[in-house]
Amino acid sequence: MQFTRIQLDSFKCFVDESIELQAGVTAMYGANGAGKTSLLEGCFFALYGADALPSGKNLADVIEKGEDEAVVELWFEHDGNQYHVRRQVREYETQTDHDVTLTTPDGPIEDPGPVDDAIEDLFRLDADAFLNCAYVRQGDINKLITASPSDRQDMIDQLLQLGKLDRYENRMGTTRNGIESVKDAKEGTLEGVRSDIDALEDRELEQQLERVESELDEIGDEISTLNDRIAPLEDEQREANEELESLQELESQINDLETEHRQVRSNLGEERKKRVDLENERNQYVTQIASCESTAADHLEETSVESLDLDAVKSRIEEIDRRLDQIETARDVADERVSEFRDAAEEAETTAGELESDADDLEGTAQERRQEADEKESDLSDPRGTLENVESELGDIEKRFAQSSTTRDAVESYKEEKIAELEAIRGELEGLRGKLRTTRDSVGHARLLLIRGRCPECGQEVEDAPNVSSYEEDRDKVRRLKREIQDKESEVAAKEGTVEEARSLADAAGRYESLESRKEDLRREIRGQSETIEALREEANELEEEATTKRARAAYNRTAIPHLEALADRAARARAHLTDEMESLETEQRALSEAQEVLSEADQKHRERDRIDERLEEDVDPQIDHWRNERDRVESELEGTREELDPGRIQRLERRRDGAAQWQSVLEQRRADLESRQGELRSEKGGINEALNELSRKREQRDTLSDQIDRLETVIQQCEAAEQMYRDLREDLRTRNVDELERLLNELFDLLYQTDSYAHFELSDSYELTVYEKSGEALDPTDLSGGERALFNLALRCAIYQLLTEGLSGRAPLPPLILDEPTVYLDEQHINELSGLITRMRELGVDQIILVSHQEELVDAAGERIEIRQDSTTNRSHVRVESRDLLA
Ligand SMILES: Nc1ncnc2c1ncn2[C@@H]1O[C@H](COP(=O)(O)OP(=O)(O)OP(=O)(O)O)[C@@H](O)[C@H]1O
Ligand SMILES: [Zn+2]
Repeated sequence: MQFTRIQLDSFKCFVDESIELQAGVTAMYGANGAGKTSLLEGCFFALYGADALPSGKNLADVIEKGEDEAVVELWFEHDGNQYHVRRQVREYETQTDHDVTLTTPDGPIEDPGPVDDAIEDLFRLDADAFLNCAYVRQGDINKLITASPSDRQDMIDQLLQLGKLDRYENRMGTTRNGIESVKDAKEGTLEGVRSDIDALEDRELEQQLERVESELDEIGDEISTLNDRIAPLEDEQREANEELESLQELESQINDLETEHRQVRSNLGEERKKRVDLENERNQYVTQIASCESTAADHLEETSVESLDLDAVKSRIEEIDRRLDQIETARDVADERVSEFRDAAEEAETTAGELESDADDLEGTAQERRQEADEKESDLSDPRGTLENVESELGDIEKRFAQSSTTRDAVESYKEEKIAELEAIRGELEGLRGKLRTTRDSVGHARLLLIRGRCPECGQEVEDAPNVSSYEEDRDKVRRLKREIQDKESEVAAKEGTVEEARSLADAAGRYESLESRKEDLRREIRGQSETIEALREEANELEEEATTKRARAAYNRTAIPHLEALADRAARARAHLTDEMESLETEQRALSEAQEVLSEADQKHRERDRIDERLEEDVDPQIDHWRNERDRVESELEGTREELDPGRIQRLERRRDGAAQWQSVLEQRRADLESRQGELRSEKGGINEALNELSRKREQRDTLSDQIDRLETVIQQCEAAEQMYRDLREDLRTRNVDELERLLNELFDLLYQTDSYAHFELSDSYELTVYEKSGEALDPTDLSGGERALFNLALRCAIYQLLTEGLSGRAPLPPLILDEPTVYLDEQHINELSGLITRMRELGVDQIILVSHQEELVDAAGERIEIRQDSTTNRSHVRVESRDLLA
């Protein structure tokens, strides 16, 4: 058997590590606190869960600090099969969950209970046994030696499966004890049943039953005789009672009638009294009516109503109301008219005054307007003079133009034309003067030449003077030109006079224009002023007309005033008449109201009187008749009933009935006594029958119990035999194991410890260990040195392993041997010997040995080395695997 791989997630100091594990020897090394022990604990925890925890630790402690879930997975191989166990621990606020799955070739197994059982079966070891045999925890090396012999016996027995026999024996013993206590209980019950049976038999139940039954027969006979005698007595009493009842009925009838008689008479009296009261009341009303009517007649005397008729009075009152309304309206109208006429007269007066003063104002204004017009008229004489001057100057200018050869409109172009003509003539004059100068020059030159004899043309000496003829021609020309110039100069003078005239005409045309507009202005001004004067005069006329109208209206108003005053007086007189009529009507109406009041009262009383009459006729008198008849009827009935009732007969009947009753009660008393005795006897008989049944039940129970006790006894004997068998078998096996173990132990110790002074070990039947020195002295193993103890312990485990391999029943599994720092107490030499022991274990067939050590020799010798290191910053551990093969 070997572990092949372990995976740790958030388990203690491991965050997430997966380690492949090989067969052979694996050494783990690393600094203190690196996590070596934790790794081994991981393997152990994967297998045994909660049972693997040291005492005082709980599931949550395996979870990496700061996490809430840890998962450990272990893969292992056994008998050529692969197994995988996965444990998961999760911490919640208040609880810790634990899940586990074991995967086997036969399928998965879930949940801690079933998985733990399966692991125990596979390894044939529970957690304790695993610790005692396969896993030597740090510091646990001496466990087997320091244990007490009986503990050691238990440990070893368990390892060698002897514990099972012990358990079977105990189980059998428990069973036997149980059966024995059942048997004891049954025996106790049986004893009780037996004594009950004895007591019941002592009571002679059959004889008692016979006696009770004969007495019951006698009593039954006597009771039936009594019943025969009681029946006729009951009949007699019933008959008497019936008759008495009918007589009592009569008596009560008489009582009822007497009561009724009294009641009827009292009712009659009441009705009669009612009648008297009503008549009194009626008389009062009659008197009151008469008095009311006489008062009304007095009031009516002052009015126009003649009868004592309420309706006539009412209608006259209404008539007066209507007339008063009319008068009221008429008086208001009259009032209105009086004040209207008076107001009108006053108004006429005022209006007349106002009109007259208005007329005065208007006449004054008219006067003012006329003055204003006259002033404006005299102002007009200046502009009129100016206008005349302007008009005569205009006439002069028109005359000038009429005599000229142009018009006022054409004068400007006429002037321009004349100036142009003058310029042209002047030009011609200049031309003539130029020609004259030229001609004179050539004449002068020719004369010089002629004087010098030279040709005036070419300057050459002239003989025959070819050009002398042109000289003459030019002298003619000068004379002609002089004449022409003179003519032209006189023409220019004439033209200059014409131009002067044209210019003066043009100026006159300008002046005419401005005079024309001046004339228009003056005319407009004179026309405007004249219109104003006209308007003022017209206004004065109108004002005077209006004043005249106003004066006429004032006069009219003044004549209306006396008429209006007369009308007002007439209206005032009409109103006074209306007031008189109103007052007399009001007096009459007051008298009528008084009369109406007393007449209504009289009417009311009439109705009261009629009501009383009605009551008497319809209610009281018929009642009186009724009660009188009732009284007569009751009296005659009473007389009849009294005759019917006979007092002697009642007494006789009562005596007969009481006698029968007395005799009946005597007989019934006797019967009751008998019946109570009968009851007693019946219950006594019931009791006896019950006891007889009980007796037969108890006898059956007694038989069943003794049968059961016999059978239990047999079973107890079988149990004892089985217990003995297990005991013998265990002793036998232990003796054989102890001998074998002792032999193996000595053999191994010799191998490990040859050089020392110890002779051999002795292992007693009760697993007491003794060490013998060579000198023959005996020693307790606890007296050995620390190193010696460690080696001895390993030797003992080794021996047990060997015994297991040799096997008692087939091939036992050899779990990996796990040693956590086994070298603590060993010196150099003994460490070598430990190596030898390890080699031997391998030879024995232990597939896998995992050890933790700081010892280089041991680590170097291992086939597989695992370094465990702690990360100093996170405090978490990491694993590094080196194979010796790789190192080599
Ligand atoms: N639940 C946990 N979470 C985190 N760290 C833990 C937890 N439990 C223990 N540790 C830490 O794990 C570390 C390893 O302890 P372990 O006993 O495995 O070391 P070791 O290598 O066997 O040391 P030594 O050589 O001294 O025996 C310790 O430092 C411890 O504080
Ligand atoms: Zn450790």
